[in-house]
Amino acid sequence: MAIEVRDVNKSFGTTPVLRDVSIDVKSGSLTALLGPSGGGKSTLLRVIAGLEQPDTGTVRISGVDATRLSPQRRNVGFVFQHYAAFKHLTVFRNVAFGLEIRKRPKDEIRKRVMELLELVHLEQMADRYPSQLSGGQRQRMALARALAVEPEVLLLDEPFGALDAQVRKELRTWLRRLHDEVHVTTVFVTHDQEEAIEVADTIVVLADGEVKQVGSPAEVYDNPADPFVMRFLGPVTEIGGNLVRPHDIEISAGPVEGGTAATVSRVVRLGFEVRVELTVEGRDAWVQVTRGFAEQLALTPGDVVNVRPAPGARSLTLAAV
Ligand SMILES: Nc1ncnc2c1ncn2[C@@H]1O[C@H](COP(=O)(O)OP(=O)(O)OP(=O)(O)O)[C@@H](O)[C@H]1O
Repeated sequence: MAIEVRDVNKSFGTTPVLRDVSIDVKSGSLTALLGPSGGGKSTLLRVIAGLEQPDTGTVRISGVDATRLSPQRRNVGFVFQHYAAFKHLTVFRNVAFGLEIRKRPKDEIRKRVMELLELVHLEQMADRYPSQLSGGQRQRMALARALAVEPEVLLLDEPFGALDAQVRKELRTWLRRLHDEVHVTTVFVTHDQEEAIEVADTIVVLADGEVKQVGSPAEVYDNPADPFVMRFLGPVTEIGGNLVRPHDIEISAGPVEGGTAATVSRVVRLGFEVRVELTVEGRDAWVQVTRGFAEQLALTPGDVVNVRPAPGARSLTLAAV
């Protein structure tokens, strides 16, 4: 296990921010800390990095109790959202910085920095200054800099948070590939469930300072521990007191076993997908179908249809209020 967090509690003043948090991060894994704003993700990352001290509990890194070690002695690299590059240094020197202060031989530094710049596809940019890079390029430079000192663990706090949607998407794919190449144990913070699902191999869902669930993207999406996790991980709708994924519901024109009558209120075409809004037992719900299916049934507002969970659909029963 690369990182073992045990029973960590942390309060700021009288406000508890982390409550009995325990997580195991496997060596070589790519783990996302996912959750809503204020849930404690950054604080947990900072506790792992050694930038915050837990009130109680322990952090072990590569088997060593790191709880009282300074960040410098933990062999972790980190990148934060508003990454502060050295503006007066070139890209090359920014990446070389950690190696220079460790007084590594010049030849070794040159070789390592050029390898890293190639890895992050910035080899052409070595002599530029940070102000001459795009936001995405700056983030890649930050990652190269964090990797330069060969950390055992890489910690990324919303690494692509400040970038536009398109660049974010490109960098996600790139981070996944980079991780597949270098295998450094990586933990990144995100509040974006799509980002976590696409990039991570393990997701830790954190909310209200508590770990709500840990699992692979498929596990947390398909078998959410509770309605909160189910809602946070993807779209949901409520039918007959059950929380269901809108693509897990079948619509049929005639009566079907286990079906409930529903009235179509609106049909919204979103490219390939169609969102069918309905009223079921007096409550609003929606179902996601393909365009072909919607056309086949010629769904029109006012139609009375039948809905039921598709075979194998996951649902959570909501407690009656
Ligand atoms: N240094 C601090 N002093 C006081 N309160 C803090 C401090 N750092 C964080 N908090 C509070 O702790 C709570 C958790 O913050 P944290 O940044 O860990 O959450 P988060 O899940 O990373 O949220 P976000 O996605 O918004 O960054 C918040 O209520 C925040 O206001």
